[in-house]
Amino acid sequence: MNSQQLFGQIRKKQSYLCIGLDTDLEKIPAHLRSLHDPVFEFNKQIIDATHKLCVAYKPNIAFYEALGPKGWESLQKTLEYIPDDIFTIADAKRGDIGNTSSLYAKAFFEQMDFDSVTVAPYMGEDSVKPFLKFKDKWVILLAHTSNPGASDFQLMESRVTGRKLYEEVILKSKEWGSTDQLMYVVGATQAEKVESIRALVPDHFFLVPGVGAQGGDLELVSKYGMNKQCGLLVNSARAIIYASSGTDFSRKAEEEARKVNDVMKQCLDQYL
Ligand SMILES: O=c1ccn([C@@H]2O[C@H](COP(=O)(O)O)[C@@H](O)[C@H]2O)c(=O)[nH]1
Repeated sequence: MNSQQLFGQIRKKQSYLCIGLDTDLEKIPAHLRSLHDPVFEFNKQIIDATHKLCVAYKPNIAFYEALGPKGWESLQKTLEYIPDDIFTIADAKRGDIGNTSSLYAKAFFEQMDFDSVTVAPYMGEDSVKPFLKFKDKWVILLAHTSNPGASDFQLMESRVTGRKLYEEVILKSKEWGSTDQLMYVVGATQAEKVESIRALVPDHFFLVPGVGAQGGDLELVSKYGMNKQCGLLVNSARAIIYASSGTDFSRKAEEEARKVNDVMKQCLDQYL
């Protein structure tokens, strides 16, 4: 899916919601736990209830890896179950020396057929470029993350340029691939920074985690971050998928997704 097609989905659904499938066996409703594949069963019901309200799903790979081979199987089944017109993100935060990155890319783009994978920029160009060799696939590079530790390194200022590390990451990496291959992770928890980040990369999509459970401000992020193609995929996981731990979990997830969507509709009217 290219950026034009992604924008087409956003316009059609009036939504730029990405639902995080951070499926934790300890948090899913008790009545699912005795099933053969409780993780897939949970995801399936969440997808059935929410797919009309979102344009992307983002399984965080850690939740599946932690379960061993069974987890990978649940992940694969989940990926196959997601409707074709929905963008998929493997939130794996990979990146290594070139030949290793090539195999990470193969794992997520060939073994599994994800549209995109999150990549850490720390090891530089040769660690990112192998992911960009895959046609119609995206790299989502960590830029300014939503967690408190983001300030440990990402906000460090270069004595030479006066720019922060995350700004250097964006300015250098934007030369590595097109706006149909490269997105940036920009956390919602410091919404005021989104405006200056948008100025650095006016045409790229941002994956924005941090609304919902982490308290980021959807309205502000939309105001500062939206571009002419919307340019935003705003992720929420726990606040949606764990809206209830009872038998009504999928209905409650749908309700939460709809609430986020109502705000998104207003923002699209106002800022697009
Ligand atoms: O800066 C980042 C990068 C990734 N994440 C991931 O997004 C989700 C957020 O989940 P919530 O439950 O909506 O808080 C999770 O998978 C993180 O690993 C992030 O939060 N911040």
